[in-house]
Amino acid sequence: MLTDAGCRYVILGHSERRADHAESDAQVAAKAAAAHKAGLIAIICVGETEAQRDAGQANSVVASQLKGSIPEGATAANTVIAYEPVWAIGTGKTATPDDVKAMHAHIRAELAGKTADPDAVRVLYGGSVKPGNAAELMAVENVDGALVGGAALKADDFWAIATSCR
Ligand SMILES: O=C[C@H](O)COP(=O)(O)O
Repeated sequence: MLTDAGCRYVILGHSERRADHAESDAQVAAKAAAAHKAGLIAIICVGETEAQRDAGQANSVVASQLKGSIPEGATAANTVIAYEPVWAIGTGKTATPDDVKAMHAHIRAELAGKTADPDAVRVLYGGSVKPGNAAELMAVENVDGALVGGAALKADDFWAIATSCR
């Protein structure tokens, strides 16, 4: 149905699905496999809560989510990863460029063995991306794009983000 409507990408494992609907890593992986089978590109979201970051568990949480959520047969062509720290989504709080750099390097390393071509997988950052921080975040190593929520509701803001990513 989605492909009939012209859809090419689906977002899976968003923190709201994981937190509010108890969606497990295994369910995310099953949905991603179904998306691949239907010819869709799966954007698989991962990210730690504030409590997990404060407890020093951010890397292990994200590694575990990647391990459980990426299905067999994932490639750079059919899978995109979105790192969305839960505490930054819709809150106005944004991870620092240094934090994003460290986490995206961690994700890149963790993709080895989980996808056919880990260095080519696009890894997006999401969480309060705005016109004022987009360029700085998109310049971070291993950041291949943004997953924009609230700012996408304002055409001028979204356009400013899009143009700052070029
Ligand atoms: O669904 C959207 C993303 O989670 C990011 O949302 P945000 O840009 O409003 O923080």
